Order: sequence, then structure tokens, then C-alpha cells
Amino acid sequence: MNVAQELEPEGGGPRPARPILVVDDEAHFARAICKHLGKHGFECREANRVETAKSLLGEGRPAAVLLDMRLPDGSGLDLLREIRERWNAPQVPVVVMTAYSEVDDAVEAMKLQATDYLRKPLDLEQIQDALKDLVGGPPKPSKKGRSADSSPVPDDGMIGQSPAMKGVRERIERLARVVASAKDIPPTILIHGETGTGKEVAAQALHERSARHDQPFVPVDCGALPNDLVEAELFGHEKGAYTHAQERRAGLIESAGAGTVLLDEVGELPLETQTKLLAMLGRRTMRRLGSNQQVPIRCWVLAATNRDLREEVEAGRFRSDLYYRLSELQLQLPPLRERMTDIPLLAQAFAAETAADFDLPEPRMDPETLEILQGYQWPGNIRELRHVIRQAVLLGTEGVLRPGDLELDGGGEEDSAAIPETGETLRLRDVEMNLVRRALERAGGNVSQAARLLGISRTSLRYRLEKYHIKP
Ligand SMILES: Nc1ncnc2c1ncn2[C@@H]1O[C@H](COP(=O)(O)OP(=O)(O)OP(=O)(O)O)[C@@H](O)[C@H]1O
Repeated sequence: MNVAQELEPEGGGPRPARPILVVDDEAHFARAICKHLGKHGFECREANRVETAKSLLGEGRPAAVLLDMRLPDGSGLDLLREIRERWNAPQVPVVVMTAYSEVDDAVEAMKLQATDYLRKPLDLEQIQDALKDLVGGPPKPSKKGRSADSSPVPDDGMIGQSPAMKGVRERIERLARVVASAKDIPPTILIHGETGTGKEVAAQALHERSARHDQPFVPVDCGALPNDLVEAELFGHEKGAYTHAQERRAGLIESAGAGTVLLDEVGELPLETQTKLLAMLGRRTMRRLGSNQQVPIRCWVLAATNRDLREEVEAGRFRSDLYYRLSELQLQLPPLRERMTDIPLLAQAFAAETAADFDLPEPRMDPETLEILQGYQWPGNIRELRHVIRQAVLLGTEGVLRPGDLELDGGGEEDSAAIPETGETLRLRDVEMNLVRRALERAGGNVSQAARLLGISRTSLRYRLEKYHIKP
């Protein structure tokens, strides 16, 4: 009899499957475990702190617990003790995850009747195997699960059928084939594209097509990390390596294990960090801050940038040797304005997503709304489109997306050259509103004639009339 059977309630009969509780302070790692186990039919709950774990435990007994020892607000051992006091061993299997240097903890955990312990760094397969032994196979899939083809979003998360997008897909397929044929660590791929064009989505699609798809995918926004912390975040640190390093901590690169790391906005890395990154890519090892020991790295590195890195190299802000190292293979993502035919699909998918998130009816798209969306320049690309649609669904007319529901930031066909800085937006709106009023007056309230006077389409004028609440 396996533990899963032991956990069946005495009264028999069907019951909802209990989730597996994953407690690890490395959020990326915990998420990767949940994602991997999720793919194999296990339901998971994630906690990155003792407090969160306790409140999830308060909701009911889990099928098993995967427990990291070092947590930001307490120790895994104390949590294990509490689980044992609450539910008595061996009813809830607890698998402890420890690093090599935490042998004492592992011994202590065994005394507290941890069911098993796994040594970090860990492969997701290992975790799955350990759980399978303990709780048996995954529960039957629930009827609630969405069927793969009920969603307008393709498996790779990349919506779009335009020639430009088909080109991107083909390129990703070709890159994936090269990656699959690499004997050891696949070559680095540099993904270029303006902000919001989907570089992270493309990186994830590459990861999903690689042999590493069951391992963590760890995106790191290099631009968001302050200069004095960037190396600690990337490479990890020993206790006391710098003022606030109170605990030893694995870096993001190490926590990716044999998965994929995406260095997003890699052009933002300080030169000193670029040097360390280059050494790491060459030697396939790295050192945690404050340590002399070289740790082997197994992850595949992808990089993304919205800058022209060759220009950065010329300006002396980016190391040319690192540029060549990172750009062994390249992928270019087109701006949204070069694939306007994808806008209806994207807009409808974002509208559906928002409606589902807020339990609203999925809105219909007014044809004039689509015309406006396809006439706008989208400086913020797909991210901006998603934002505009979400806002329109939440704050606009229920059940239909009308032109007046769209809040676009200038950038339309006739004013795309002037995206105003803060403070100028109002002035631009005032000028535009006055022009619209004057044109209407001169045209005696005739919308088509006023549009001709302004040199814009009738739809564009109708959009502005709604936006500024002007009655013709
Ligand atoms: N082809 C696509 N289909 C659907 N959604 C997409 C697509 N491309 C991007 N998105 C969505 O657009 C948003 C921005 O995408 P992403 O973060 O990948 O862009 P990025 O180029 O990495 O941006 P940045 O340069 O600012 O880091 C996300 O919400 C993403 O889900």
C-alpha cells in the first residue's frame, strides 16, 4: 500500500486530490517544481516563507511536503517539527531538500522523521521520482482543467499569423533544431527587439522546445537589479560576503540548475559584471561572492536586449568579446507596427483573458475599434496593446469595446512623431480637442467634412469625438 492510499479517508468514496506543498525561498525554483509536477498531473501549492507555508497547512493536510531548510523567516526544521506535531509521522510524507554543506540539518531532519532527503542542486526528475515513490501516481485529471484547444492562445504563448510572426516561428523552429543537436551546452542566443515585442515569450518558447523544458526557466531582468546587488543576485553569495549578506544564498544562475537563464536587458549590466559573465560562459564555472570555490554551471544562457549592442560596443559600454559570445545565434522580434494584421487576434485574446480574470462577459470588438487599434503606432508594442485592452475591458462599456474606451497615448497616424513627455500630454489633448471643435464648427457639424478639414479619416474623428465627449 502506498502513502497515497494510506491518506484516503476512512469513510472511502471519492475526495478531491490533496496538493503537494512546495516550500522553498527560491521562488523561481519553487515555481519550476510546481510547473514540472503540474505537467505530470500533480496539484501543487507554493510557499516561499514559513508563514505562507503555515497558512497553507492551516487549510488542510497536504499529500506531501517538499521542504527547503533555509527560509527567510525561519528554519525548515522548525516547520518540519510543527508538521510532525500536527499530523504525526509518517502520515504526511516530508521530503527535505538540503545543500551539500547542510549535512547537520539533514541529520536533524531525519531525527524528526523526514521521510526522505534530497541533496541540492536537484533535477526536477529526481523530485518527481521521489514523490512518485511516496504518493504514487498523480491523481486523475480534474474535469475543471482547460482542454488544450479551448484557448485562443497557442501552446507557445505566441499569438500571431502575420508573415513577420510566421518568420519568427520558423526561426525559432530552426534555432530549436540547432539547440537540440548541440552535444553539450547549447549555444547562447541573443534576442533583439524593441520593448514589449515578446522577447521573454520567445525565450520561453525556445526553452520549451529544448531538452531542458522540464527544468527551470529563470528570467533575470538585469536592468532592474541595482549595480551593487547585481552580482550577488546572479552568482549568489556566502554569509558575510557583504554587509547585508546574513545567509548564504545561491544565485539565480545556480538556482536554474540544468534549466535556462534568460539575461533580459543584458546591455544594462555594469562592465565589471560583464567581465565575470564572460569568464563564467568560457569556463562553465562561477564563484559565489565571498567564496574561493568554483561551482560548475549547467544552465543554458539566453540573452535579450532592446538596445543595439553593436552601438553599445562602439561606445565602450559593452564588451565586444561578450557581445560575440552572447550572439552566437540571434533572433530578431519585429515591432508590432510591422505586423498590424496580428492586432485583431491579439486584441481579442487579451480581451478574453481580462474578461476571464474578472469574471466578465467576453466583449465583442467594434469594427471601428479595430480600425483605430490598427492605425496606432504602438511604441510599447504588445505590452502596450495588452494594457490598453485590459483597461478598456475593465473601465469601458460592458460587452463591447468601443473606440471611446481606448486610452491611447498619442502615436496615432497623424501625431506619432510627438510622444509628449510628462506634462505635455495635457497640452496635446487640449490642442487636439480645440482643433476638433473648430473643424466641426467650420463644417457646420458635418463629421465627414470636418474629418476632411483635419486630414484624418472619419473613423479617427469619430474616435476623438467619443474620447473628448464632443457632440457633433
Ligand atoms: N506573440 C505574443 N502573443 C501574445 N502575447 C504576447 C506575445 N508577445 C508578447 N506578449 C505579451 O506582451 C507582454 C510583453 O512581452 P515580453 O515581456 O515577452 O516582452 P519583452 O520584449 O521581453 O519586453 P522588455 O523589452 O520590456 O523586457 C507580455 O504580457 C507578453 O505575455
